[in-house]
Amino acid sequence: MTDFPTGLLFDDAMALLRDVASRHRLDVETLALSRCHGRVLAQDIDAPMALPPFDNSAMDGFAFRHADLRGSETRLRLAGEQFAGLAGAAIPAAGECVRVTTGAAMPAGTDTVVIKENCRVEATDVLVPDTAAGANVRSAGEDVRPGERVLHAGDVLTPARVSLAASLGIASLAVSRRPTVAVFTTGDELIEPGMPLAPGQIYDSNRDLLMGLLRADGLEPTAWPRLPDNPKQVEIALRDAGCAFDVIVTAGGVSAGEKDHLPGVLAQFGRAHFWKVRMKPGMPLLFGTLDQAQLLGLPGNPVSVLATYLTFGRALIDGLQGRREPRARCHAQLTAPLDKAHPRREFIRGRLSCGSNGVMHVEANPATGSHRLRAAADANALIVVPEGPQHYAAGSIVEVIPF
Ligand SMILES: Nc1nc2c(c(=O)[nH]1)N[C@H]1C(S)=C(S)[C@@H](COP(=O)(O)OP(=O)(O)OC[C@H]3O[C@@H](n4cnc5c(N)ncnc54)[C@H](O)[C@@H]3O)O[C@H]1N2
Ligand code: MOO
Repeated sequence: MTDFPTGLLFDDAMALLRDVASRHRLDVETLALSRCHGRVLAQDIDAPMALPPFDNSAMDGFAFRHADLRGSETRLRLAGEQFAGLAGAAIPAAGECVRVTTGAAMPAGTDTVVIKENCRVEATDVLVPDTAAGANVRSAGEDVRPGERVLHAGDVLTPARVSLAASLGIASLAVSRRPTVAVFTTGDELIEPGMPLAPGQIYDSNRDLLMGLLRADGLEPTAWPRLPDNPKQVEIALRDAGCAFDVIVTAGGVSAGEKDHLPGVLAQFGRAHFWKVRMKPGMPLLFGTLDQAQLLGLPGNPVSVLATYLTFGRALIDGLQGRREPRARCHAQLTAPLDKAHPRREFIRGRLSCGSNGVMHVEANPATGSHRLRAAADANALIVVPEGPQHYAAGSIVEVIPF
């Protein structure tokens, strides 16, 4: 069963997973802009036009030729109005000005705008104060030049990026399909919340943890019925899902117990890429391919689910969609000393906060057991402690993964 790597360093396992994901990139679909939010862009976008498209006023006021100004106040004749949405409504001669609103195209020949609050209007004249040449004018192309590359394949479509595409008149974008995800929890001991517990049983908390994490990442996961510790039933359900989903995420049944059937089922009916990573929690993590699906077998302890999803789960989902932009890496100062003696990379629950001095602080939760879900509920970040023994003094800077 073990003709695949096992006991990998975190970075080596991550590289393997990213490589598999890059070889199973999801297909591309073209969607109306309103459906592109949060998707990964699958094309480069070169601007088909300039932004702003034309010189226009940044303020409500009066547009004029700067060369017409004389000293601290100049009397200009009001030649007409030019409001946003129109062009060529008024063509002023020398010594004239035009009333403009914000966004109005600059009337022909004008180059400067003064805000209306600083002017005095006397009948058909406007008394204009001394104003810097070019004031309050937004020039064509100052934000985007035509042909300039503004978005790249692999970018995540944030609201601002979708909005930028809209401002360029682009109505649809080629994006990666979102992976379909099947979620399985496994274990004879698991009971649905709300049902009575018999001795030895516990409530299934991993299902909601995983569904919530996946939904927070913009996916629409499908929760399959909970699996008993029965190898045949595990096999049938997983092989079924392997034909129908892009990703299978399971929780439990991947370590060394007599009832841990997942590694065997994957090795027999699919292909295991690795099993067991030198991380804490999450050590028995399993990754492989089963039919058309990539299967991530997360260890059953709830905090192991959290740590392995936030690292490997996200990397898999990002990789399948061709996301190139790395997730933001955060760092914070430890509020207290932190020691680690074991050789694995550790993910410690912590409380992240931003001080009034602008410095991020993180307080490690002393509860390290991977069953201690309460400590995860009290936390909002995982502190990443690298491989090998580590001693951090209070104030040391550590990497954190907010969640
Ligand atoms: N002899 C060994 N024993 C264990 C090893 C090992 O290497 N050798 N690894 C330990 C580590 S580390 C972890 S983590 C766990 C992972 O075990 P499994 O992935 O096989 O998970 P289970 O045994 O099924 O469950 C572990 C633990 O989590 C509870 N659990 C499982 N599913 C849920 C759920 N949906 N909701 C709430 N709680 C769940 C389960 O009852 C167990 O207590 O193995 C160690 N053992
Ligand atoms: O690796 Mo286990 O996930 O420490 O508890």
